[in-house]
Amino acid sequence: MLRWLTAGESHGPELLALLEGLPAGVPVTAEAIEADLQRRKLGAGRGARMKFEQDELSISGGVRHGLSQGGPVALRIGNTEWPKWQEVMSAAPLEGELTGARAAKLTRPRPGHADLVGMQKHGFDEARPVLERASARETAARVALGAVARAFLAELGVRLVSHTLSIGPVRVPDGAPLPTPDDVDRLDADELRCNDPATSAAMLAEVEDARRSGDTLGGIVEVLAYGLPPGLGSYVHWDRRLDSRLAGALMSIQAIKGVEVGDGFETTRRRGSVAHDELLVDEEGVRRETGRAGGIEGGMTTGGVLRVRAGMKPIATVPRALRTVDVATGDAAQAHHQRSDVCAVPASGVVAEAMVALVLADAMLEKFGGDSVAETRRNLEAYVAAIPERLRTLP
Ligand SMILES: Cc1cc2nc3c(=O)[nH]c(=O)nc-3n(C[C@H](O)[C@H](O)[C@H](O)COP(=O)(O)O)c2cc1C
Ligand SMILES: C=C(O[C@@H]1CC(C(=O)O)=C[C@@H](OP(=O)(O)O)[C@H]1O)C(=O)O
Repeated sequence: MLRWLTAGESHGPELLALLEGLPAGVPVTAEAIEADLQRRKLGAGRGARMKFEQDELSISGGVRHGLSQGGPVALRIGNTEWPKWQEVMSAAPLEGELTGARAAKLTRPRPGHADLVGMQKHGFDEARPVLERASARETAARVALGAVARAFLAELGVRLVSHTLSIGPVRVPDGAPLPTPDDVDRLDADELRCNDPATSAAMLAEVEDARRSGDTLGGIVEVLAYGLPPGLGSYVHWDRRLDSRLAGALMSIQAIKGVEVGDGFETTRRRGSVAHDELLVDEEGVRRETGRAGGIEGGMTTGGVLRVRAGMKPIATVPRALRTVDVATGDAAQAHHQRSDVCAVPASGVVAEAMVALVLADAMLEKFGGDSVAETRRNLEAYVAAIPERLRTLP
């Protein structure tokens, strides 16, 4: 079983991430994790911080000479912002009053962010402590963990890719080709991480238009995983179904409001005769010509390409500030505005990839176990070899 946990605030000294349960022998390098952290900062619509945030990574435990050792992997990501926030975010008890530009209390909560409910829940009189932890800055820690999970999956022949399906109303046309893991560099070079150049240009225009008019945008990302064996997850219990675990992991990403598996809600508009993936058999095994179910049937991987989507709402910090209440006075007010993204959908694709990688790595360990990656691989290969040839899933 794989467990993970993150800690740290957006403007504190650092983010921390722990991954427990990883077998020994997985290649883990700072370079590979840093590469994924860089990918998360990309994309049209990101705010000013992404231009200078360094995401200073160090590996504090669980790795020796580039390989996991079987103990918890501990990662640290320094916040470049910290020197400016040392007083406001100090862990030491406060002596006297805060001073300076960042001392003002944030008493005008932003609708759509965690500000107001976080204050009500924890008994705070302002939003600072809430937004510090609710902030999607935390997703840097998740992406670092996801990079480690991805390295484990790569050892088992599984590769992932994500791309942007829509930004606001601009959407990749139905039936457009799906990206493969060989497309990752090309996708990362595109400002929208979109697989279709014409749609990408229209998405960019939409982001620029939203920025000019003091507004924000959401959209949909899709994650695909290639090389999975059939049978990860379970049809037996609700909490072991892989679709439910993937949905929970994707919904846990800040601002994600909907998840689809495969063609998702579109499937509900089809008749059964054209909604499922027919099984075609020949002397080599079983083939599905379509991938409408997204590679999951009965809560288990089918052995085909896994495909899941996450829908992100527009950024809550709207420059054209929304109506709110000033909690200090009880009067109507306009929400506070701070530096913010206009659109973070391309970055969310990278975060979604990380969450899918973590869930798949966990499901692999659940099924195949192993205290070394060699042992996990042996168990996986023996399982695949034991499936009768006429029942083998073909790509
Ligand atoms: C990569 C990423 C970047 C984000 N950037 C911002 C941002 O700059 N400003 C903002 O208000 N919300 C941003 N969000 C969304 C908020 O973090 C999120 O809306 C908030 O934590 C409340 O959670 P909820 O939307 O799930 O209710 C971002 C989310 C992600 C995934
Ligand atoms: C810092 C990150 O995203 C942040 C997510 C975020 C939010 O409210 O979620 C608000 C902004 O924070 P700041 O005011 O510090 O710029 C974003 O930049 C990051 O992704 O690394």
